[in-house]
Amino acid sequence: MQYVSTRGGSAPQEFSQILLEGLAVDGGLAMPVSYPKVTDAELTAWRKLSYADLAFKILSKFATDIPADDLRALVKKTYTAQVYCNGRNPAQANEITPLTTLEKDLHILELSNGPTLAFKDMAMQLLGNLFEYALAKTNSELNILGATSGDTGSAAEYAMRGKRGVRVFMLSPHGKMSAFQRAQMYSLQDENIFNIAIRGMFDDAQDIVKAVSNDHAFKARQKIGTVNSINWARVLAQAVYYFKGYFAATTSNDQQVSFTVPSGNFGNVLAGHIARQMGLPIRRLVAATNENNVLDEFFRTGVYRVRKSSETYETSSPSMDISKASNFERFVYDLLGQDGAAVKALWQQVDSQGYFDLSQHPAFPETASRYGFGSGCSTHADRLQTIRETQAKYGVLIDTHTADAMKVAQEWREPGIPMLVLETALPIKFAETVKEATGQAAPRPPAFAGIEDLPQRCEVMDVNVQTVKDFITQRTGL
Ligand SMILES: Cc1ncc(COP(=O)(O)O)c(C=O)c1O
Ligand SMILES: N[C@@H](CCOP(=O)(O)O)C(=O)O
Repeated sequence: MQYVSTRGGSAPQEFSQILLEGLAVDGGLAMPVSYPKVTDAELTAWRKLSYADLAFKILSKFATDIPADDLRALVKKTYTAQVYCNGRNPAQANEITPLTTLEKDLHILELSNGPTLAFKDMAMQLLGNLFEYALAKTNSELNILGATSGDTGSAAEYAMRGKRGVRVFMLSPHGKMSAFQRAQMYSLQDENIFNIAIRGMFDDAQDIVKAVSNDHAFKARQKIGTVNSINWARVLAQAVYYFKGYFAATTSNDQQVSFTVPSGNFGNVLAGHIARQMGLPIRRLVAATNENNVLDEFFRTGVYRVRKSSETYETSSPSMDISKASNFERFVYDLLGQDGAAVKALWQQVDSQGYFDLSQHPAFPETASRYGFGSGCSTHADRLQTIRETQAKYGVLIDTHTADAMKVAQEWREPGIPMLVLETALPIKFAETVKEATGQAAPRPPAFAGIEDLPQRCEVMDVNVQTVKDFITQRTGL
């Protein structure tokens, strides 16, 4: 499989190249030249597979330049019950992403049983193993520059701890993550992990990552790579659990299901789009936002209007306090018939005037009719009520992001169509709001006892690309 850029300005590349590269040379994002289709017979055979075997089947359609035996070994090493048993369902750990049924046709797909208690572990653990494999082949090193609103950072750092040839430079918004998220990241003392808290929002951090990646000379000299969902391998690995969830909720391939996905950077729901494009019988993909409702606004109106950091709310689902959704560019690329020039022009418009408007474009109605997208948004009051109700009615405690999705899912349920709500984090990560909602402390996995009391290590910086570049240069010596 070959990959091109959403902005039409890069030569086709192999999977192993885009894995280590991050942003494409023209500032766009890597996309496969086409989506491999899954046959009905394959779907039937895949129903019985373990998570690791299913991941192998899906990934091998995209990572065609990695020898099959090597890829199989990498996924088997990644998707084990030992790695994905940290959460609340150890008895179901073999399933990796168990499905919890709340009532007929309403389910939660558990994605947060990995080492850092958020869905990011699903892809990040694989990325850690893929990086190690690719770097060993070329005997080279990689300096990962990432941006996090709280969960990508810890997932990446836990996945890359002690990996030979890998350093992690992780930018986070100073003072805007939960106490638990901060402790997970900043308490790591590993020599290859560098936490940088910037005086800004997640979008500022992501802008710095993109600016550094667009300085091609610096990127090459410092061997910069990415672990954010701008890296295609991240979203591809996330597509696997849509298949797993579909198989768990259905008994035959004639059935359809819908998914509601808490959305910020649009990576998770884009993974559902990939699965749907491959032929998984998904009826709707519903993007649920918090008060930062850029994506909901687009799906309702056709206007994609990014917000400045000063206009981005700090909410109680802080990992979704995002107003520039990186992966949305990938969906627009598909919506506009893989027209890289058109995508480039739209993102130039975003840079110059802060928005683009597809409301009159003939493709806009296809967001729903052809691609199945829907959307909705949720507020702090909605979150509190949803957390309370979900616990009272079903005895299940959910985190604030999953609550955003649960609230929106109720608006999109249809008779006879299972609705799968994607659980993206465990409640302990956002314990303050969960307590506000229920009056109770969220359960804490024993491995995280007292984590907030450990010594923390982190550099605080202004939003400044050069300062970040200087910091990296000093630490790498390259
Ligand atoms: C807990 C949690 N839920 C939801 C999201 C949104 O996912 P995405 O950015 O892939 O849309 C994130 C981070 O992005 C997150 O950390
Ligand atoms: N919510 C994310 C933001 C970054 O998203 P990514 O999927 O692009 O890595 C986080 O927790 O950091």
